[in-house]
Amino acid sequence: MLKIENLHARVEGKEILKGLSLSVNAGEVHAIMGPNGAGKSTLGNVLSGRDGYEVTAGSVTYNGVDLLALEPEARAAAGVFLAFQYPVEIPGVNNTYFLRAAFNAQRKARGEKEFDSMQFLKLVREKLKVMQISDELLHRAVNEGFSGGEKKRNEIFQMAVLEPQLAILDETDSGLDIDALKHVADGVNALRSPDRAFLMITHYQRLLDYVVPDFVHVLADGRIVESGDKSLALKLEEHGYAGLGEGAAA
Ligand SMILES: Nc1ncnc2c1ncn2[C@@H]1O[C@H](COP(=O)(O)OP(=O)(O)OP(=O)(O)O)[C@@H](O)[C@H]1O
Repeated sequence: MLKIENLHARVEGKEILKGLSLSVNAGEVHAIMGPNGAGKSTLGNVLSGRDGYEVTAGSVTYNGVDLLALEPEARAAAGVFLAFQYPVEIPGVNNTYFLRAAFNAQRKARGEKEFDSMQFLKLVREKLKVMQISDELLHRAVNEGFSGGEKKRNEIFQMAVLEPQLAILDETDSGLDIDALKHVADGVNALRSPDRAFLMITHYQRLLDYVVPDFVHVLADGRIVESGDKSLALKLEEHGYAGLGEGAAA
């Protein structure tokens, strides 16, 4: 589904990604771990097409298409979703209207019929049950005054409604209490399917107890320097990042 080859990217003139390669198949969950400032969020931002990130070399193929050639909206319509590390507040914009606008924009781009408000409300009610989110949050402005944990849950709720093919979760677990972490993990697990893949950026192995990844990668200094299974995350927890990736291929 996703093939990243020798990706180099700059932010504000500084090279952050330095030859990153990664392959993700449909149905897989990949955890991306790594030290602060290594480039994990930069990877998510480059894949979703965020402004200010300049790709200087390498390629990203998504379902056989050059992902980097697509506008951010086209990437979203093609099923790429990024849950932000720091979800933004949009004062004055109702959460449900916002979500419906995003949902319908994607349907329209795919040539599908838009949902009217009744159809959308029905969908939202179904998703609310699965995600265990209070419907009170839906009536408020997007993320405005939400607690840190509520913002993260709202990101997962957006994901549940939009049903992306490639979901990139940037530290969605940070700042969550234990119960919220379980709800978020349940939400992710409910969405796991043979035709959907996840890239989960996280610092904490505890998330991986609940959402068991197929692969764990260490991103350090702009490259994947080590890959393994869940046991790699346990090893990292014990030993930290020191000594990892020595001799890793570019
Ligand atoms: N918009 C920006 N302007 C300037 N520098 C940036 C910008 N975005 C990222 N950087 C820099 O790029 C580097 C990588 O940042 P990035 O957020 O990708 O790291 P990370 O691996 O996600 O770190 P963390 O674990 O701390 O979230 C950092 O040195 C950061 O300061």
